[in-house]
Amino acid sequence: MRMKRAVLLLNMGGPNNIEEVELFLRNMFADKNILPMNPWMRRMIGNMIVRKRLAEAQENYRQLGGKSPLTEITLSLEAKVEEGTGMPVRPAMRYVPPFADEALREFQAEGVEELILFPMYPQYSTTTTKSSLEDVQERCEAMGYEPKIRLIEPYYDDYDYVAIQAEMIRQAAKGIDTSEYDLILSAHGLPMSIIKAGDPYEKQIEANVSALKIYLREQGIIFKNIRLAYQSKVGNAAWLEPNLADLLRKPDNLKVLIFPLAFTVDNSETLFELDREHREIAEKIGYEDYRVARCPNDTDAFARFIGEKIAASA
Ligand SMILES: C=CC1=C(C)c2cc3[nH]c(cc4nc(cc5[nH]c(cc1n2)c(C)c5CCC(=O)O)C(CCC(=O)O)=C4C)c(C)c3C=C
Ligand SMILES: [Fe+2]
Ligand SMILES: [Fe+2]
Repeated sequence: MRMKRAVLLLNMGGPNNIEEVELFLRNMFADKNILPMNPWMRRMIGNMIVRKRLAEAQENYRQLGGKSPLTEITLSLEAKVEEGTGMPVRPAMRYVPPFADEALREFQAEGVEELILFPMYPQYSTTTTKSSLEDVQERCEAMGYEPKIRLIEPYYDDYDYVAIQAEMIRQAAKGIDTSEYDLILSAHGLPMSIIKAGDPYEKQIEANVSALKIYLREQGIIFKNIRLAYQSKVGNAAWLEPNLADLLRKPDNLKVLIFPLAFTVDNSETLFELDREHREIAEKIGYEDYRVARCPNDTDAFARFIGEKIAASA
């Protein structure tokens, strides 16, 4: 008999209402992978950041209709992957519900013997994939549940995934002459201290950029320039550079298309930060066109890709 298997989609989650914004921030800044320091320092610095960010973050989510779009899109994608694979698929969010517990209790009761963890992050980081893996392991242990756990490898350089990224760029570029535009690949930033401690995220982002450049050229999709930038810096410490807002403020081309490189599903960082905040900067500076591409989201192509990765991992 085959082992009974099920899939968890790992992500950080997004507040499902305004009350959950505080929970999201509290859980994020209580995470030892996000603030790697002794627990006492983490509590102090975590509290400080939450106090500083809460009101502004709540206001941002209010402008998005009172919640992050992340859960809804994930559930729609989940249904498609379930249909494609015939396996149970559930979300496992790190900082807000639906937490991994809900799915794990269900899987335990159903006698699932192997968990396949699909990170909704194309590149590996200690702050994302590792944090989610440890969360699932700890919750299984606390429940006395001992399934075999298989983590899907990062897929930033997978030909089929790069093709999906290129397709999202192509859709955002409908009706324009791309050779007049700069393509800005915008990745979520990370503190330099985390990179220096050995996190492979920056290397994987750079490899993703190279793969995407080659693929776009192969497909005859030509941009004037293709640049990498990092968004969403928090606090005053050194983060990965160049910063997206700084890049936008020194334009050498007033036509840009932004593609969010490090997310698979749209969230407040894409729909609010990129599509509203940075758009405002661009409009003030006098950009002629400022476009933001969508993430792979619940497209059939991405659902199929996840299904193929799961099948290949068996
Ligand atoms: C030290 C701070 C942060 C690190 C490190 C970090 C890494 C990181 N984050 C994502 C993806 C997302 N982050 C999101 C929101 C968000 N992230 C931080 C801080 C750090 N992220 C904050 C404070 C917030 C909340 C919003 C805000 O206050 O501005 C989201 C959005 C979820 C949603 O609600 O829609 C995502 C997605 C990655 C991929 C990453 C490391 C590579
Ligand atoms: Fe499901
Ligand atoms: Fe973040």
